[in-house]
Amino acid sequence: MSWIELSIDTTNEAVDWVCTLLAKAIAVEDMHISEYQEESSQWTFTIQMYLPEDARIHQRIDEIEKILTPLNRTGMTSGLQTFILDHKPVHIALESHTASSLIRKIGDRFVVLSATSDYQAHPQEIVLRLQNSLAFGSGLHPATILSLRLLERHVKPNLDTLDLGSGSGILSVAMAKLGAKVLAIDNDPIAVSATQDAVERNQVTQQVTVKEASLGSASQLGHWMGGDSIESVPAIAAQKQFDLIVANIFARVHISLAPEFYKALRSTSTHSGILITAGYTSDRSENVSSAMLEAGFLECDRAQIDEWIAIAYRLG
Ligand SMILES: C[S@@+](CC[C@H](N)C(=O)[O-])C[C@H]1O[C@@H](n2cnc3c(N)ncnc32)[C@H](O)[C@@H]1O
Repeated sequence: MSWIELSIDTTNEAVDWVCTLLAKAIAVEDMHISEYQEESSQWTFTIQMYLPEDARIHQRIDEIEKILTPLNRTGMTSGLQTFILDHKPVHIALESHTASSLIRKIGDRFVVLSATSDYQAHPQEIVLRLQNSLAFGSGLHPATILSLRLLERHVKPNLDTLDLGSGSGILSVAMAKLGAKVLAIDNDPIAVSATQDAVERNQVTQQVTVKEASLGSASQLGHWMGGDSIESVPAIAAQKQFDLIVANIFARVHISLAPEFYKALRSTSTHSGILITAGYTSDRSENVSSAMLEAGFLECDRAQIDEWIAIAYRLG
């Protein structure tokens, strides 16, 4: 049987979006991501997808094209290229990033590694080992990097924390390795299994509980990329349950959840309840901040990379 290879180029910033969107149409074992070798190129990654040339091939290519069109229109990917192959290449696996993409240092202490990379960590470093998956959170996106930077500053041992929208599990593992207890929730089953894998791989199962769920009214929002694949998930109705919440999620979700975030957090004599918000650009920060101030929060920290921003608030 012949195989079809579909290929697109994309950027550091967009690669997580592209993989998350493609999860609707393709299995992880049928994709291959490699890092671009030419430094002058506007693209950082090439994503190749392999499909058998069977009766459904045209329908599947149309579906993938439809998924990628908005990203292509906004300049986040190249156009889709199609090649016909005699056989499926044997090397394909998301795991085969080139050496330079295997080690990402973030903040002062975090080092993000792929499942198989060999790295001798310094005693002060905190290793986060992730299997590549189709869940968002490889550690390449600025919103994830900003979340990690703020977590490094605010997570203390033994805090009770919530990771809302855990994706790959990267932030949950980071909080656990900083000594916190974590409830990791996501409404996408692909993300839930990626988080569970990350928690086991990093040996933090004692500290992290993973659930297909959401916080309060966000349990009714459906899949963040649209479509009807998720209707609703169980809601966590938290009352003064957490010392810290992190959510790398769209601005509109932060805005609608502001009062529920406030209710879910608690302050103690030694720690003021903290909410870390990320997943939006600075043009939305005023809207997010007004909703948070109205709910009773006070801003206590922020970090920015280009137009991406993350803001930490504490209970007022
Ligand atoms: C931008 S990703 C963040 C992933 C990871 N925490 C990181 O920082 O890289 C957002 C995640 O939130 C999840 N999500 C979106 N809307 C949600 C909702 N209403 N309830 C629960 N999870 C949601 C998505 O499935 C996705 O895994």
